Amino acid sequence: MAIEKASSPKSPQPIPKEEVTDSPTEGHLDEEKLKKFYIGSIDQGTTSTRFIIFDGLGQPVAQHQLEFTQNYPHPGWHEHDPKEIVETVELCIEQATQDFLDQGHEIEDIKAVGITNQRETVLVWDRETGEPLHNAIAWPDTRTKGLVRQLKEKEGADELKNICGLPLSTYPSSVKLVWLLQHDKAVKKAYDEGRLVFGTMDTWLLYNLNGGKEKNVLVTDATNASRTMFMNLETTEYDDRLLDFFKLDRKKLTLPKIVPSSDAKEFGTLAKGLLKGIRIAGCLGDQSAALVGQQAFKPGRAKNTYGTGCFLLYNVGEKPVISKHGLLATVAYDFGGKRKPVYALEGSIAVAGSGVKFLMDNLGFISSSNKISELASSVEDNGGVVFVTAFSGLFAPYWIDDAKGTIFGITQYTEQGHIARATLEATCFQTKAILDAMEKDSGHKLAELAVDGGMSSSNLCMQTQANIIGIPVDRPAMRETTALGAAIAAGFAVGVWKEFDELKEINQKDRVVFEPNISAEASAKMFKKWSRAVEMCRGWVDTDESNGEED
Ligand SMILES: Nc1ncnc2c1ncn2[C@@H]1O[C@H](COP(=O)(O)OP(=O)(O)O)[C@@H](O)[C@H]1O
Ligand SMILES: O=P(O)(O)OC[C@H](O)CO
Repeated sequence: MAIEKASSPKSPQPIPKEEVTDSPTEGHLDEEKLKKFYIGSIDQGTTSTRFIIFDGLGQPVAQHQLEFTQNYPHPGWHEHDPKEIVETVELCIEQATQDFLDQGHEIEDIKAVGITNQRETVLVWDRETGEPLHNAIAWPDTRTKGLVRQLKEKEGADELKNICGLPLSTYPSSVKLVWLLQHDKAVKKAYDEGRLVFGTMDTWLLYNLNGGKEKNVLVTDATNASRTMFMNLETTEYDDRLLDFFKLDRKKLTLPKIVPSSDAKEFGTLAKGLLKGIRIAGCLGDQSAALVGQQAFKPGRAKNTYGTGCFLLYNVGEKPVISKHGLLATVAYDFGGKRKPVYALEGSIAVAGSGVKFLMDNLGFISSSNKISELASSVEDNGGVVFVTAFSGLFAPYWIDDAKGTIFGITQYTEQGHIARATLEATCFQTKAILDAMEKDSGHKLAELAVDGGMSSSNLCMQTQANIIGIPVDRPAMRETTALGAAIAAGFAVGVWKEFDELKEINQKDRVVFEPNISAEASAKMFKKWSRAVEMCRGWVDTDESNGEED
């Protein structure tokens, strides 16, 4: 993919350091002033990259989005080309910024850029050359199934969750890195020679956007680091007990420095293009960014983002809560300075929009994702079909590694519409199971669920969700909450806002609330059938994709 080298006469100078302090703005900025502040946001998701420029009122004024290649080299494997992803980011920045300029704005009005990204995805590169040593192993990849089984037998395995908040599964970064060290000679050699850099997508992007090995910016924020299994949740620092468990030697492996999610210095500046010299001042894993974008700043607030996967985060405040019911404990956000890190309980669903994409790309049911509601509405109900979309095993709260996608209840009566409906319902049922677990862990019942992400555009899906969980589902008109969250983190670092209260009007207009419209009995009956289907999709005997041997 070619990228135009954009050396514009309008290229800005870096923001002078003295303008950037912990509390640079005195008092509340009025609406007119806020309209003139702009913040760029890079949203590097699992299937697409986008760059959105927001004004100080949280309205997008310019944006560009590009899909990139999904590589599935073997069943259960899922990879991305690290360089292609950087190219999409650079291209999106150039296109959206050009549009911004064409609207008559000045680059100097862009105060900072934030980054948000798919989490857990593992990248490895050579610190001497800056070149990737392997494709990125994407978060839904299940090649580590066999390895996870072995690690679970190891002494200390049960303790990991209490330190880092995550249970052993194919999902976090740790097992993907260990797999690479065991299976890729170049990666192992670089490690033995002390040249190996490990990073999640944020670190890879920050490294490259800052200019690569010359600047050698190697940082991650606490939300991304909390998905690796290498970070102690309480201290937000690497923990040797975790690294020792995975037999990782810090003398041989370069790990990025962990910093707060909102920071005007650590993330560096953009090294080229129209935004050359602009400060990167915010960085959050995408689900954390969505929580910030939805302004779920108070304990007890939650959001559910229906993107490629679906992730429900519930703010638990300044102390992590280790789940006893199949959820993850994670850093929700860390705005640094005098603010303490805030934690969340998380329910992660591996397949949401990717189920819709599967019906489109693999089964040819629809020509574009937004046609799914029409197809699902062509029938009155699911016709007895339940689809457990366990393409990556089943994540929260079940954690069934050996589950496979399974469709139950097919008869001669079954039409495409029934399967389409069952696909949307699968995410809604899993969300219900997560909410039940969250209620047990937190002792608190959610009053309503804030939603966003691509699949939340489906009214049918959101109505179904309200019916299945029995509480209202509240959807904003502007659904780029993930990108907005990263912009907010960056904006705080450079003083566009300084108190969360100043954000409270953002994205509140024209929200749609879906009220439950079926009886609790009808809803419970549907969920019971789903729970049976989950039990029945366990224990698939398969070849172990990591080494081709029988399980
Ligand atoms: N109208 C729609 N109805 C249902 N699913 C949709 C719709 N629009 C997009 N999607 C799904 O949403 C996903 C993209 O959402 P997005 O939030 O952009 O995800 P990501 O950040 O993971 O790339 C795709 O998997 C797509 O299939
Ligand atoms: O690409 P998304 O939006 O489904 O998010 C991916 C998550 O960060 C994976 O943990």
